[in-house]
Amino acid sequence: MSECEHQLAPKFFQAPSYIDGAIVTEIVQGHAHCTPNPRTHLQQRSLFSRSIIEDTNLSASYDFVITGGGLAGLVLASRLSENPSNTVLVLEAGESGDAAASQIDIPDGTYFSSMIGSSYDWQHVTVAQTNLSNRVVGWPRGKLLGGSSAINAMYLVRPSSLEMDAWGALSLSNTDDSSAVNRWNWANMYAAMKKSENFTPPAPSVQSVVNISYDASTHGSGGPMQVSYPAVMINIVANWTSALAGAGIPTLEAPNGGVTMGAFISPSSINPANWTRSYSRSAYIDSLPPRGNLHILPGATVTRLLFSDSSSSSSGLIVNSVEFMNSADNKLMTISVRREAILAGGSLGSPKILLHSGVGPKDVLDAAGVPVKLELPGVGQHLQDHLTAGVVWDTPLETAGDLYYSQSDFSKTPEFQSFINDAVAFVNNSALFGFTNDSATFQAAVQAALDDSASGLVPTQYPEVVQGYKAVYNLTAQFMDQTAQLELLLSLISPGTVSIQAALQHPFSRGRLYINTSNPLDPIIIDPQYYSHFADVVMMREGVKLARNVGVAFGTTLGAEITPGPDVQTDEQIEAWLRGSGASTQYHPASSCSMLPKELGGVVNANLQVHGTANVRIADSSIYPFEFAAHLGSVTYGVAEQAAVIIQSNAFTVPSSASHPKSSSVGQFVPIPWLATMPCILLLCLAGQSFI
Ligand SMILES: Cc1cc2nc3c(=O)[nH]c(=O)nc-3n(C[C@H](O)[C@H](O)[C@H](O)COP(=O)(O)OP(=O)(O)OC[C@H]3O[C@@H](n4cnc5c(N)ncnc54)[C@H](O)[C@@H]3O)c2cc1C
Repeated sequence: MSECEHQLAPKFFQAPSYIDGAIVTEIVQGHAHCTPNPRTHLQQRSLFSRSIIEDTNLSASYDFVITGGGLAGLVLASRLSENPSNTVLVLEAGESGDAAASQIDIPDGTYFSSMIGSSYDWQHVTVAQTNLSNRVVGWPRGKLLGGSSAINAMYLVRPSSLEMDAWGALSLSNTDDSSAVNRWNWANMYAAMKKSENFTPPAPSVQSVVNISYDASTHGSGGPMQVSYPAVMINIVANWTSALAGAGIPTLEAPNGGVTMGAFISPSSINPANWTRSYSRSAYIDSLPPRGNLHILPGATVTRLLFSDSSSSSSGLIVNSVEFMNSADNKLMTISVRREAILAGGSLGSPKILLHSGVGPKDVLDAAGVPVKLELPGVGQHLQDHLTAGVVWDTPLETAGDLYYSQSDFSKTPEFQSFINDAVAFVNNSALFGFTNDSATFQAAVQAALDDSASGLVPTQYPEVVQGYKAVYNLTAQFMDQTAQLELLLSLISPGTVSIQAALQHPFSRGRLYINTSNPLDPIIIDPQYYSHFADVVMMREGVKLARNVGVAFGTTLGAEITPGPDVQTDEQIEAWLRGSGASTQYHPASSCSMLPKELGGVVNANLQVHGTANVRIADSSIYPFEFAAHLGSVTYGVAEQAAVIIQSNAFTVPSSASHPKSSSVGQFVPIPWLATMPCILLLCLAGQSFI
């Protein structure tokens, strides 16, 4: 029996309070009488799936049609359908995920047999990145109910209050909606993020290994998503905060309460009742009693929003229907929208749908052959991502990877498999440069480069997008010491090795997403322009040095450095390694439909409405005007919670003069110009091929 086997947390916890309804009570009682076996739980869970429908159950029209049943989409679906007078449809391109449930529901599916690269991953790739030695970088995104929350690494880390307040100030400039003032700030987002949560503190057995600092008052209770810590803790984690202290980084005693800088053990989106992943589907949908006013259709790829011909109301263009490709029979269908079309396709999916619907930069639409419905230069622009690189050492101690691959009985238990990497530290510019004057010199150089960067690095011909870049640049270049610039993450999932990742948090490089054909089933083109701004590679270079210093502070816990290795020492060598193989995505693309005024290349206003439209909103991770120093899951739960309140309070109603003329023709093939020009694509579709 390994040491970890003695560290198991208690098997049963209180049932989550969000769970209600007779069927759910039965399940909870089931758990209380048996060993928490996730597979049993999965079999039982099929009882919950009542809102997940097939196309034959579709209605002709819905009040709200949500594109994307991912993290944000399912939160919205759950909240909007709380009101029985709302009818809600979710169209999700991926499958329900039930066939993969044995992978999804246990963290094993994330850490030791990842779904990245499977059919539950969109498997996007970037274009070759000039400043990464022409490398193509994979951008996984969840393609199933739950979206990326079903495949992510489960860290729950919030942005700082300063970033949240700065977002509000930036997004609300020029707003004419007084009700939106103060909506996007720390106070409201803190409340919204807490609303999504039900927090359970770490078990005493875990605390005895690692003294985890937390303040329960910074978390919610009674919300749908379970937030906790794994059942077991690996001994190496116990060295984390002391090693960081040795490198000059203090411990953060109350993480997630508005201050992010410091070292801490992050909570995870984990359900301590059975040690399974808590994600948007399990939290917000499976826990519901049956709701007749909620329909969720998997295998439905939204291709376009269709606007009414006579739709130019005083508020803007009106969407009267949503077109989608139904994977069950590869048939194009339309659904009528009675009130609003809500995009929650994520930072890649939402801009793609707008572009194919004719909403976006005119040059992109013209080049792709998509008729322009609404010129909106910011769609797909302002693209940012967190880049990360890992220093790897040998270790004589037992890692989670060693335990997993031992295939011992213990390694197969839900308790062991709940182990999640969770040791992190967020550091500012001063810490990056070892608290020397070099940090001030670097910041001054970044600030001085604003105009050159704006004129040379923003991939657009539209001045408003450049103005938006300048506004964000100006802001983030000012708070380099007040907010974190880099995240360090300890990883223990490989056998025999320990890695410390260094992840860039506020990139100055800007990329874009665009389309190059009129076929909505073709992939989106992703060009993040990694490292096009000098500051990004410098910050990561210094981050690698800091990770090495932390490694030294670990003492004999770590052996020889394997990656990048002892031969990589000078600044030039570290930068060459980052460009050549070291740097890769941290999976946090954002800002492709930024909440900014139109004059700054914005796509949505502070009510989440797409500028120039009457009834299209976006509620997902695409709306942040800049990257936060945080993983994006927690904040996206907050956005979706706020979105539900906003939409409930002022939803548009499509007037009968603009409503979809074929609302009774649900399921009929719709002849669409882009499809007619693509006969070979249609043939391939009929042959059951996937294009995305
Ligand atoms: C591998 C990985 C690890 C991550 N680790 C963490 C972590 O540890 N902690 C954290 O906080 N965050 C993490 N993230 C990020 C986090 O999961 C995302 O930021 C978050 O899920 C974004 O939510 P979203 O609703 O914007 O998009 P998603 O959750 O991705 O949902 C978008 C949904 O829309 C669907 N969709 C897209 N296009 C269409 C279309 N045309 N028609 C119909 N449906 C469509 C997709 O299939 C998907 O289900 C990670 C992400 C990944 C990929």
